[in-house]
Amino acid sequence: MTGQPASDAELDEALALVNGHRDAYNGHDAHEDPVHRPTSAPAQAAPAQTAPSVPAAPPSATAPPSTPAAHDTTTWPAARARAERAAPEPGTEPVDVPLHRALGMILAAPLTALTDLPSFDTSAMDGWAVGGPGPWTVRADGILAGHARPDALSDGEAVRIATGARIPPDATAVLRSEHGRTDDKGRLHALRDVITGQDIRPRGQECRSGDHLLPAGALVTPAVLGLAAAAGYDTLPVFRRPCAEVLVLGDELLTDGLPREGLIRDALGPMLPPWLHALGAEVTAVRRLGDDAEALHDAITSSTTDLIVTTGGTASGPVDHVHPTLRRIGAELLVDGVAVRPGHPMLLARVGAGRHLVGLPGNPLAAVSGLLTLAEPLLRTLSGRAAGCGGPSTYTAPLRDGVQGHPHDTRLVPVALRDERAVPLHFNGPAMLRGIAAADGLAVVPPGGARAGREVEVLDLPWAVPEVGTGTGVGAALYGGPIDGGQAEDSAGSGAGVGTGSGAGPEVGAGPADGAVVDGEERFT
Ligand SMILES: Nc1nc2c(c(=O)[nH]1)N[C@H]1C(S)=C(S)[C@@H](COP(=O)(O)OP(=O)(O)OC[C@H]3O[C@@H](n4cnc5c(N)ncnc54)[C@H](O)[C@@H]3O)O[C@H]1N2
Ligand code: MOO
Repeated sequence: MTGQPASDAELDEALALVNGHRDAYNGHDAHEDPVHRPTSAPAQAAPAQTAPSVPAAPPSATAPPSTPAAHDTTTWPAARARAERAAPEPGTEPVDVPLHRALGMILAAPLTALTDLPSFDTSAMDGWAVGGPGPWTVRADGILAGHARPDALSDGEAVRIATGARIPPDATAVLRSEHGRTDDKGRLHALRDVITGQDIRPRGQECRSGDHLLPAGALVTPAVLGLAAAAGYDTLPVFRRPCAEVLVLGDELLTDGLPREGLIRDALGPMLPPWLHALGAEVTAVRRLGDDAEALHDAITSSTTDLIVTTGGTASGPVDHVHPTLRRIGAELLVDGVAVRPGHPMLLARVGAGRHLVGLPGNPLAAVSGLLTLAEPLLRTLSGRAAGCGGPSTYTAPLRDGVQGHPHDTRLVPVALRDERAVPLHFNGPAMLRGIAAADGLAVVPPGGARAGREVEVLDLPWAVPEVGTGTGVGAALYGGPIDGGQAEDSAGSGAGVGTGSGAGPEVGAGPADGAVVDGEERFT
């Protein structure tokens, strides 16, 4: 066994792929990819051919104070809050579905135990149920799991018993088979001290009938299905997943083969449906509409889904049809541009009663930014997750390296978690997916930037298992205070929680606000 676990080695390899190749990185437009050198020390002299073209961040002493968002865009936290409140409540009425259909849905009511668990005193081991102190005479018949209630034991009597079988009335302990021996007269002797109650799981040890096991809003996972079955459920009250449709815009997109003649592969059509599914939606269709204003109009007006997600066409180019189409149908723009890089042209609109549209910018990482800024909070409410433990999927972690900030806007930067620190990844330009594909989360870098060591909020990727615990959980009962194992045979581990939330305020200078905005936009868009 080496000192480094396999997962670390794998992460090293992944990090080398996204952070190790400075040449490859510099081969891209360096304006798109701010450099993540530690900002507490002066920028290191780099070989001329690899020197970044981005000027070093000025020290924090010269950083602007907390600055308002440039333009008339919504700040990033305000945009998320607005998206979360855009729908007042889950989009659907609760329905009862059989257990086998409830996976991935959201509990519409607390999961309450319908029975004590265990529902009878149970043997935790194969061996003998014994009455009083030994030695014991052993009954001819044994007790197996699933058998009817056995006869009571008297003192000095024992009966063979299997794990999971009912404990006979008046039994005082269970003696494991490896801890007892029968003599030539058939009498049972204990090979070690017998403690009253040992290896008996008393009725109600895990819960009493009526106990709350999980709150409304919990995601039905495989483990929840098992718990619900054990607790007596045949069906579960759940919210159905909100329906979503993805409209991919752009004449330049190919669905297969290599990019050619100015055409590129559609990266969002394959990426968004599973991502939306992980955020709680049921994606019913992905439609590729090209740059056709009429097709977009018809698709939006004929859609019946709770959520429409468009990709591309959010800016003001000649074939950017999203804004004109929303104006044409009289949609209510709830968020029109967000002070976040990448992704600032993202938008959220109400296109009908209880029906919303999230417009994602076409640049792929900008689309991810829009997805997590607007679609995630909206879907959290629509799916019913907001009611329970499905709060924002964020945690905080200290940055391993400083991250240069935008003067006015929040930055979302792909990070990998290593040794409980967030390692900013390169290849984080708006058009790049290489960084996010190797990431565990997106760090929320406040306007002005963040020094190495600063604790920043990290947006969870729905499939990533963070090294540090999330700050949200199903309740203190599960990991608050010392664990009482109950019996020596029942060991339990505790979950660790770290705080949620983020600080604010510039720490790494982003350059003078005046005149630097254009430069900032160059660098961060
Ligand atoms: N004059 C300005 N131009 C732009 C601004 C600006 O502020 N002023 N913002 C830039 C930023 S930032 C972004 S982001 C984009 C947003 O553009 P759109 O949402 O209109 O997207 P498109 O123009 O359609 O595409 C942008 C880019 O992304 C590529 N793309 C589009 N869809 C896909 C896809 N499904 N898979 C892969 N790549 C895709 C597309 O080919 C373009 O390269 O506007 C900037 N312009
Ligand atoms: O969405 Mo843009 O590419 O904001 O950076």
